[in-house]
Amino acid sequence: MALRIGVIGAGAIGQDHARRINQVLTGAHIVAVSDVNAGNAAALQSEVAPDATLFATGEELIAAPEIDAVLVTSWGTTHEQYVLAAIAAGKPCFCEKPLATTAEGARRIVEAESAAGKRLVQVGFMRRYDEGYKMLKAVVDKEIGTPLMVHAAHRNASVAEAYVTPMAIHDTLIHEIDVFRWLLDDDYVSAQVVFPRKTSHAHGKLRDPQIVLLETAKGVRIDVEVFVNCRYGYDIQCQVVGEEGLANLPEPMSIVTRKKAKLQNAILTDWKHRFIDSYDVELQDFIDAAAKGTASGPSSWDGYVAAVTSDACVKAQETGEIVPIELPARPALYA
Ligand SMILES: NC(=O)c1ccc[n+]([C@@H]2O[C@H](COP(=O)([O-])OP(=O)(O)OC[C@H]3O[C@@H](n4cnc5c(N)ncnc54)[C@H](O)[C@@H]3O)[C@@H](O)[C@H]2O)c1
Ligand SMILES: O[C@H]1[C@H](O)[C@@H](O)[C@H](O)[C@@H](O)[C@H]1O
Repeated sequence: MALRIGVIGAGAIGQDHARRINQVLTGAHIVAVSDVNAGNAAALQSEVAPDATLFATGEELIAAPEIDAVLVTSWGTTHEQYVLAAIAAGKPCFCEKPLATTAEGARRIVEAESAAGKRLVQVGFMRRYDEGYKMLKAVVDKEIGTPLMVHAAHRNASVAEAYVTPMAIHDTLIHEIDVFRWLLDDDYVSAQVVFPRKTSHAHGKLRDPQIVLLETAKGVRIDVEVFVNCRYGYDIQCQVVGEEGLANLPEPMSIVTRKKAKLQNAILTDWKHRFIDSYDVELQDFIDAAAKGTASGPSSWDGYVAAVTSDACVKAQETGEIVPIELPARPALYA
């Protein structure tokens, strides 16, 4: 029987994940939807999940006996309450990033899952499933010697008025925070943020661009430019410099045209397209593990470390100082 999934949060990514579960992936079906905005829940139901039941609250959806697993795709500030409820109900839960908006919140999830005694949570860090990052990791692991530095950029064409300076960390940089730990098999020890000249395209409350400097336990130095009003497209760059050579994240595949004396490649503009294949793979991984009553992939511990690192980066934004990052011992469940 197909895994019966309930979705909490029927906005952009909730709708997109529900579509891939019902139309692209195998072994699962969306049977329930809940959103504080009833119109969004109804739109998801009519567009991609016509046989789903609408629930008034996420808690009722999680408790319903006809739901086997839960997808949390609501706003970040609401993730913790739903993930904790799913753990309490013993149901596997896929939670979009961030796992929680504070380190304390993520810690509560780690403690609840550890007490449950088995993995139930997968965090939506989809870059670990991306073919380009997997190829880069294979080269970093074996071909360029000891990694010394990482130069990276995370650029969005533009952001909404509601996007404020700390969101550059916990909404945007959080992808790099997670993927570089995985890529380098390392953890962070400090963070610093510096602000170049502000772009005139950023609204009043947003300092953009920013440069985040991270230092790892093994001594790797990472610089990430976060620039969310770059205008020209959605652009993710990553270069790892090792003792014997360097390696770049591949560009997304695109047709090269020669026309009117110009040689051109298109650049993507929407995040939904940049990692479209990796969203498919991460959710299939979730479905396969959830069918066995558990979870794999990026864990609550990874979500917690990302939250601790994010908090340090936000403090670094506010103070201009180098902020130390300290982690407690990793619980046995995540060894
Ligand atoms: N992995 C990625 O690349 C990626 C991409 C986009 C968004 N996200 C994450 O997914 C989450 C949703 O982002 P989005 O772009 O879809 O936002 P969105 O605003 O388009 O959708 C969020 C939906 O959640 C609903 N919602 C808010 N509070 C709720 C609550 N308490 N209970 C139920 N529903 C609630 C809203 O009404 C809205 O329909 C965010 O955490 C975001 O960071 C991840
Ligand atoms: O929620 C989105 C998403 O995570 C994108 O991958 C990122 O580039 C955006 O900055 C963020 O707002």
